[in-house]
Amino acid sequence: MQARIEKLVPGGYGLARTEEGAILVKGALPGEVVRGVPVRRKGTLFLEEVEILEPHPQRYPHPLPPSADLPLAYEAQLPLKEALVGDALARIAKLEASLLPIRPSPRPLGYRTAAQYARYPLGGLAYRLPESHALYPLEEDPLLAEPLASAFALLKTWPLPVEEVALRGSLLEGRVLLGLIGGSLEALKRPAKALVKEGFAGVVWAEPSAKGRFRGRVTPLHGERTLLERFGPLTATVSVESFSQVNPLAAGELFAEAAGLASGGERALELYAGSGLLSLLLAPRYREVVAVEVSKEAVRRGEADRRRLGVENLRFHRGDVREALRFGRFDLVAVDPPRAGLAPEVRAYLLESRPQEILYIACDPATWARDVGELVRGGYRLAFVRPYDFFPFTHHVEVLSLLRLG
Ligand SMILES: C[S@@+](CC[C@H](N)C(=O)[O-])C[C@H]1O[C@@H](n2cnc3c(N)ncnc32)[C@H](O)[C@@H]1O
Repeated sequence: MQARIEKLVPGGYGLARTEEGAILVKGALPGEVVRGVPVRRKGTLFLEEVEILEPHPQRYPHPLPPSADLPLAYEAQLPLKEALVGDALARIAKLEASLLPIRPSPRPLGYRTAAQYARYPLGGLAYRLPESHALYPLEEDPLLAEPLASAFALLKTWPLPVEEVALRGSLLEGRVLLGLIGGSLEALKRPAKALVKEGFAGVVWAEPSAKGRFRGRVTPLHGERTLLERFGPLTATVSVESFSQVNPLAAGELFAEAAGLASGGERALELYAGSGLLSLLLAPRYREVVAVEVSKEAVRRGEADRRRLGVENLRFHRGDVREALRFGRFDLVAVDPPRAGLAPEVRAYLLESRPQEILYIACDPATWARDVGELVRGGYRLAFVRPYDFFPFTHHVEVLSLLRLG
């Protein structure tokens, strides 16, 4: 089958219309003519074994890892990402609000400070393809920031008996933490020591987990557990085993703008807070700030940052966001949920307790638009929307938004 791509749609697919209906083509760019084999999965038509007959004139000509599903000159990526956010708002929330221009990533390549790779059985590192879990060997990863790119080059040649390696680096310190996943803990103690000698700041071990990385307990092997990183106006600790934003330069800009949007007042609540970076920035504007996060490690880091920065009016609550509903009313509630968007109980809590302002940071425009639609129907006004690019060369786009009552 042959088709011309009409537009980019969520998930990093190019959409084409054919006689058999709409078809999705992973990594194909608007305007391109492609040929491949149509395959129907769960009622949706996909084109596979794709050959590009007419490439986009600005298609990126150099090798990228398979996760880079938007291989296009950087300036041409940005309007496509804005359109993903605008489309979600119109199609799902049924809102015609105008967006502020997307804020580009300060670095289009060499921006990632965290990554995870599989060991390739024939040696080297590999990308695990989603769905098939097949391994795609990588010579290098141009999305990695220094010092991670050097760590990648070193690990590629290091014969480690593990299933996966995870990296977390700091631009501020110029150092990298390493997570070894799988293999035998005992057998990895000596290599861990040698890797710290080679320049890694610290090494931890974890058992592999079908659900993703570091779901289980982490065992420190050698060296340090955390590094200090700069996120805009703040410095914060990062570790290899719990979530921190992977593009700290872009995230720092977003957090600074987000805090500037808050009007200030008595009480602020941050749900899905991670280590509470936004809460630390909101603290000077409110008498009391509460940050709720389920990850023990993220709360431990946040508490350490709070003490180090001398912020007295921020309290962490380690637990599920649904427990926060009993904390009462706040002037501002900030949320930054995972891709699934807000838990239904959180949406119900917001509509019932009616904070004056809701700062909503999102990594999935579709679930964000669903939640925003419901909040607007419940009496909120979408006062501010700006897309941010945290992940150049991929379809991912972050959204900073503010909803106000009335
Ligand atoms: C997208 S991250 C945002 C973290 C933080 N705002 C940041 O930028 O570093 C989402 C966070 O929500 C947390 N989380 C997910 N589900 C949760 C739940 N049900 N209750 C509390 N926290 C949750 C995750 O552990 C993760 O730290």
